[in-house]
Amino acid sequence: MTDAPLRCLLIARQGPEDREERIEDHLLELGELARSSGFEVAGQRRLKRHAVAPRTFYGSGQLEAVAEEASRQEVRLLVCDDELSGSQVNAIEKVTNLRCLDRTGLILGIFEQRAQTREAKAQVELARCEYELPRLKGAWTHLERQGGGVGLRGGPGETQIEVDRRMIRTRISQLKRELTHLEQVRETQRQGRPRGLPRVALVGYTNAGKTSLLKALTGEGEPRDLLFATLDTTTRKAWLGQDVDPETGEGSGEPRHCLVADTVGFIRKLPHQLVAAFRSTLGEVRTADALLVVADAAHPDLEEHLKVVGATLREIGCAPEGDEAQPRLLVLNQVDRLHRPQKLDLKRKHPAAVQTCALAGQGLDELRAWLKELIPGPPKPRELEAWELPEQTTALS
Ligand SMILES: Nc1nc2c(ncn2[C@@H]2O[C@H](COP(=O)(O)OP(=O)(O)OP(=O)(O)O)[C@@H](O)[C@H]2O)c(=O)[nH]1
Ligand SMILES: [Mg+2]
Repeated sequence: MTDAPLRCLLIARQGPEDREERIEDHLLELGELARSSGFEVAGQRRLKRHAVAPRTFYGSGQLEAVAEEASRQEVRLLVCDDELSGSQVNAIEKVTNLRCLDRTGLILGIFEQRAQTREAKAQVELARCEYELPRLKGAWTHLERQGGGVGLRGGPGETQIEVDRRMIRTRISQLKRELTHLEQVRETQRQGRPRGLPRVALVGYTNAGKTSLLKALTGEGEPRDLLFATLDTTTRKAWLGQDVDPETGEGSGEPRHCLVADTVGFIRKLPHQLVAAFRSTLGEVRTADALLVVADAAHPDLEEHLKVVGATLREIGCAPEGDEAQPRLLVLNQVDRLHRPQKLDLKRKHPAAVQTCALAGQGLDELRAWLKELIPGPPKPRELEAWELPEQTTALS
């Protein structure tokens, strides 16, 4: 028999500057995250508060009311949309007598469940260590028991919390070393890929349909209706059509291909520890020849999603303009879930975007045409000039 899912109550602070609908939308997304973690959502509450209460964030009075509702609904877990400090989590648990998880902790948990490869596992563990380090206070008793306490202490005067911090810092250094090594392996693999084929990365908000588009373009990929179904970058070859200019009929007639990389999705307030830890995986995005920015066109928060994606791309080092900027195409996916007037409205708002339905293959020809036109194809081999060649030096030793 499988265990029944843990029931949780979602809460979010509504400050004086926050619109009610905005917080409701955030709670809906938090619910998706909670369900993706395997929890059952029993209800959600907006807690109106002018200023943050330093100790409990939401204030004891509001939390006591939440605790009462939780007990009526047989809930044992509180999931908070706000990022809380370790001591605030402890204080909330004390006031409510419930387990408490903040947004970052929830997302980290999902990444931990999904991580399959050695690199993804190491990246997620690094993010977890960075998250736990400043939160250690008061949460060390299990480590003391595991380690047998006294034997682990580094010297007279080193407290248990210092021991724990030292252990986590050591682990962080180990993980960083391992990730540097794995990044080198990835670089070698990248160099081993077919030369001259242009590389395109699918990026975008989680659950937008990136993996579905990879599947539609290359025949491979496993889409799932889950947040953060994809953690690892997968690269596959896609056929773009023949090398023929449709207007002039000129061209070699050779089949044209590109490499398409599927990547981890973005989300509002993606924990910065995860962005930092996934830097090397996201290297595929930084070094791609072009980006296909995929969005769920039928999502009520489409515009906010696009802003989050823009900001996250900047955070990982992809500038939208300037010499380094990669060509980008906005792919408004899932348009099969929209009515015609909505599609026309979107066309007005985003005239340069391609509207697609990855499931039915709609819009893919337009997408392939963009890729074919944009990408010049394999660089023509040329003879290097003398100044470009390495100098003929004699060994000194
Ligand atoms: N109706 C409709 N559903 C779609 C379309 N594209 C994808 N989906 C569905 O949307 C869900 C998410 O698709 P994925 O391709 O896994 O999304 P993703 O962007 O890779 O998501 P993550 O890897 O979790 O970030 C799946 O249930 C897909 O079947 C589409 O064009 N139309
Ligand atoms: Mg995916």
